[in-house]
Amino acid sequence: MTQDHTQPSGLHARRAAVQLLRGVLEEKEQLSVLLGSGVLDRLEPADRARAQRLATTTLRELGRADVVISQFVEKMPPEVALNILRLAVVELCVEGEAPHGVVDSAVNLMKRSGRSPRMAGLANAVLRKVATEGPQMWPDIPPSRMPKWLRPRVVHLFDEATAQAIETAHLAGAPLDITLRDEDKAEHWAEQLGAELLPTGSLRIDRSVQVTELPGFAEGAWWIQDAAAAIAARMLNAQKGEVVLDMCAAPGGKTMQLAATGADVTALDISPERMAWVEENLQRTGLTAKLVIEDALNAPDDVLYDAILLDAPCSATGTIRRHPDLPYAKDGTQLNELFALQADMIDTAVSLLKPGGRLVFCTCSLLFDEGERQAKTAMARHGLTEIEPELKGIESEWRSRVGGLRLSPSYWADRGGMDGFFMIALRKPE
Ligand SMILES: C[S@@+](CC[C@H](N)C(=O)[O-])C[C@H]1O[C@@H](n2cnc3c(N)ncnc32)[C@H](O)[C@@H]1O
Repeated sequence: MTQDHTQPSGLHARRAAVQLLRGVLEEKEQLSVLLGSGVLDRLEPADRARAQRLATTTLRELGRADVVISQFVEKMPPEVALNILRLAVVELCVEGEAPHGVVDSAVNLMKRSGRSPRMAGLANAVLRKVATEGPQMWPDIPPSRMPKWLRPRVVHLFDEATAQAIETAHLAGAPLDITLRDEDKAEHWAEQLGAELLPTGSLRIDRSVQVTELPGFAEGAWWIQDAAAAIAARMLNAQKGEVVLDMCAAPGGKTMQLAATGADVTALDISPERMAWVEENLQRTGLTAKLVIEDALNAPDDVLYDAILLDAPCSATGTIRRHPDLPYAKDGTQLNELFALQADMIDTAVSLLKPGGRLVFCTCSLLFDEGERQAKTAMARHGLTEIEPELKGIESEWRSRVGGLRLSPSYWADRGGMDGFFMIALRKPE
């Protein structure tokens, strides 16, 4: 079915954005799942992109939008109406859209949402005030707070000031980071791509680009990978000819880093769909790895490895800058299951290592239970000792008190931040 061109301009995209907001905020679905289920497929490409951008920005700015709305209503309206208002407030205060189009669309969406006519009147009255007063108020409103299931854990791991700095980082979003197949050519590619060469060896592009059009993409000279994520594979220090397992590999950023060292890499992941991305990535970059689709807990044990990278499934709370839906789509109820799975995966990984073999355990999480605690208890269970490989660009503040690195989205604040991670390199006893 194609789009109805008799609709006022922008209405399709706004309606779809509200639908995405409802999916995340009311149905607790992740944006990636909603987008994958084809909710935007009926839209023209430009409207699809606009709907996705509006929903993402509104989720990122939700806390501030609610503060503004609360100034102009006696009582917050029901969720369906509130989401229409939130979107409109973000368009007025962040996107700088012309008020008449935003207000008309919001009133129109209220009428179509089946809410009482009172809500359309409310939208009209509130948004006219927001259009004149909101943009001035906006910069002084603090960023959205992390939700109750997450914030106290982050304060416990760091402190209140860092939790606030992390919230500021969440608001800023994430630049585009690149890992090179050949890191010796970093200066050449930084120049070609107009990118900043980061102290750890990744490249950073802080402007809007069409990734597939950039130099070096087609020939597979690099891939997209957050700068913090890229440190974990460097920590494993894989050597040419070593037998290496990437235990939760998809979509393959770390597999490619390991394969680029000349190691003999096996990439394992439970998901056939996600493993297809690993295959595609390896093909584009001309790198090789043996692919195994299997539960890590049932990984074949006919080979023992020199080194294993375990980038375990986790809450992904370190990636909220990129996934502002995550605090709302998750509620912390699945955490205990994840903690148990991570511990079981570490035990399996240790059993697959040669004596003296190396394990890097990492999670893109802001939770002690998914990082420091897993490392500490695994070291005690298996007699593992920490290895401290030489790494470029590591700052002393990043070192965790239990060993390894504790990376926070608030680090490198002046150059665009990084994903939150815990990572540690460990050695199995001889
Ligand atoms: C954090 S992601 C890995 C990212 C990847 N290492 C990279 O750098 O591109 C975690 C992965 O674990 C996989 N996974 C989840 N449960 C698993 C299991 N029981 N066995 C193997 N893989 C699993 C997921 O499919 C997902 O691809």
